[in-house]
Amino acid sequence: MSYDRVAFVGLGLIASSMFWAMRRAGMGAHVTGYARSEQTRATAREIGLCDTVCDDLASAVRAADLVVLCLPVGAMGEVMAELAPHIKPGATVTDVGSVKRAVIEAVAPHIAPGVHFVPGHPLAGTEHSGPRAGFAELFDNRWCLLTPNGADTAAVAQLSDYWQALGAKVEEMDPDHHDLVLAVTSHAPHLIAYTMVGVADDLHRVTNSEVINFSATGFRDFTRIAASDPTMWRDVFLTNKDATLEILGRFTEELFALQRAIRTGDGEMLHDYFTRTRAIRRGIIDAGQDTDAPDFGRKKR
Ligand SMILES: NC(=O)c1ccc[n+]([C@@H]2O[C@H](COP(=O)([O-])OP(=O)(O)OC[C@H]3O[C@@H](n4cnc5c(N)ncnc54)[C@H](O)[C@@H]3O)[C@@H](O)[C@H]2O)c1
Ligand SMILES: O=C(O)C(=O)C[C@]1(C(=O)O)C=C[C@@H](O)C=C1
Repeated sequence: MSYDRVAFVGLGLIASSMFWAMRRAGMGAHVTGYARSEQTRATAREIGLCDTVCDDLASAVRAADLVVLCLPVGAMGEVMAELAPHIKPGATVTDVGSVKRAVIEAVAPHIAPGVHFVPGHPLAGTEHSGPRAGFAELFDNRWCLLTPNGADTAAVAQLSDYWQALGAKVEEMDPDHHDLVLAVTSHAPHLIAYTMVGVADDLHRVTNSEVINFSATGFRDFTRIAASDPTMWRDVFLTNKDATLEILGRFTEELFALQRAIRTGDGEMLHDYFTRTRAIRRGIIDAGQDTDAPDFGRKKR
């Protein structure tokens, strides 16, 4: 059974992609949206994002069967506290945050009895943000992880069906496990990309175009990732602190080992290491999980 009324709180990349994916799927739900800034609401109205863009939180969520929090992770608790009294009994609240334990801790205390809370995270995104950044194909064939944490099974099944209609594949996961896995596959790699671009910038050549002009695809990929939204990523690192630090500790150990191999001329070690990592990439491709940045012929709105 699909939802009759859906509300998006926060109208950026993920909310707008969800909205266009709903329209593509032919979902008949009435969609309301709320964004904190007047400018974002004006843009949303201009591009036809949502059936109704509301100027206050209460009007956006009052009638909704599904409320989707599409905000930076650090803002979820505060916004949920404000909208909690306006959510109707029987509704489901979900989120799309990149970290799950911190969102559960911030949001769950505000969930009234009779309201279902099913946290979620679509593993799909780009370095772009804001209401114009969304596109209907973003979630196609990508995972959406739900971390129900004991939520009502019918509410979980309904949300799972909804994400599948948006094009995603759905799996359930324990929130702490989610945070550790994502620290490896997304959070630490982003920090490494930010660092690498920072290092290049420190050499004062990036902005003078030399590094840009002569950069190979590896560095260009880093610059794409390092162009991601600063607020979103600040919140990811501050709220997934333990798992990220654990993975960065391991990363540093490996980096030192490779550094030593280079210094001592240990070609065998380097070759063995790169052979092992190449096999991992090939395994991902063989499993049909090539995670290269999607383009999908994104439409400009
Ligand atoms: N961008 C990605 O690649 C990606 C992928 C998957 C999940 N996510 C997660 O999805 C969530 C939204 O990300 P996005 O990429 O859509 O971001 P975005 O920057 O495109 O949109 C965020 C929206 O939240 C609003 N907002 C920000 N702070 C607020 C506050 N304090 N109160 C009220 N509204 C506020 C902004 O005005 C904007 O409308 C984040 O939690 C992020 O971790 C992002
Ligand atoms: O492709 C990108 O731009 C992304 O970084 C998307 C990405 C990722 O790391 O894969 C980023 C954060 C989200 O939580 C999920 C997806």
